[in-house]
Amino acid sequence: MTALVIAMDGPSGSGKSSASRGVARALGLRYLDTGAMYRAITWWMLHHGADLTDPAALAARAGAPVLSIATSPETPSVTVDGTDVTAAIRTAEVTGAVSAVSAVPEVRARLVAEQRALIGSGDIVVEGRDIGTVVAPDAPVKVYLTASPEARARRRTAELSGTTVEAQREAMARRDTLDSTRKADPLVMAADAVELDTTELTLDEVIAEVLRLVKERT
Ligand SMILES: Nc1ncnc2c1ncn2[C@@H]1O[C@H](COP(=O)(O)OP(=O)(O)OP(=O)(O)O)[C@@H](O)[C@H]1O
Ligand SMILES: Nc1ccn([C@H]2C[C@H](O)[C@@H](COP(=O)(O)O)O2)c(=O)n1
Repeated sequence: MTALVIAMDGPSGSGKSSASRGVARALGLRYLDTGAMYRAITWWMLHHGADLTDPAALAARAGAPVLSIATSPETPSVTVDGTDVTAAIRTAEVTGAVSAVSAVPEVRARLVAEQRALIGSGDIVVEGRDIGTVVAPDAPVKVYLTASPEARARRRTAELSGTTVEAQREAMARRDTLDSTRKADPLVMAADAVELDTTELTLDEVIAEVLRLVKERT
């Protein structure tokens, strides 16, 4: 199999990371978490005291952070200006701020260019919000993962401590609204993507279904 790009998009908590890593492992492909790149820029903006309510200020600094991201499905990691922020980008503070930073066109232009360079000649599973529509519109396999708000909130609550299903449902709904209503590259299903509702599926069943699609389309 050569030059394969599998685009995995969908709202927060739909299972993109878990399924993408599983598919990449099963097929011996690389794995790119584009959300981690937006989170890393957001971490840097917070760390440098940028005003997140001022898109022009964020745009002016969009090119400053030096990012490096690993594409191994076994040990995904990301550094900014040489600092490993793999864990730090998962805090509630970063999660609450990332939609504002990722709505800035200059931030997106920079990261989309880097994502395309990382994709290179392919053999990679790429997950995010705009992979099938913007980053890799020619990807031969495009999957749009969904799950009910209740299922997504329950799953996320199970992996975090000190939160509730209700709090997670509200936080996810807020982030989904921001991500799908922004002007630049909003979260939307590509016309040629296959929608996969994972509400009633185990992770293994989701991975098996994506592998079936890959076989069918390549
Ligand atoms: N089919 C599934 N059944 C049960 N739990 C699942 C399933 N898919 C994923 N999960 C769990 O749901 C949680 C969220 O999954 P994951 O992080 O992969 O979602 P995501 O779409 O990448 O989220 P985000 O966009 O917020 O990063 C994880 O704890 C994961 O283990
Ligand atoms: N291709 C992408 C990937 C992510 N984002 C933004 C929007 C998300 O809320 C945020 C964090 O992503 P996650 O780690 O939850 O997958 O990053 C985007 O705009 N485009």
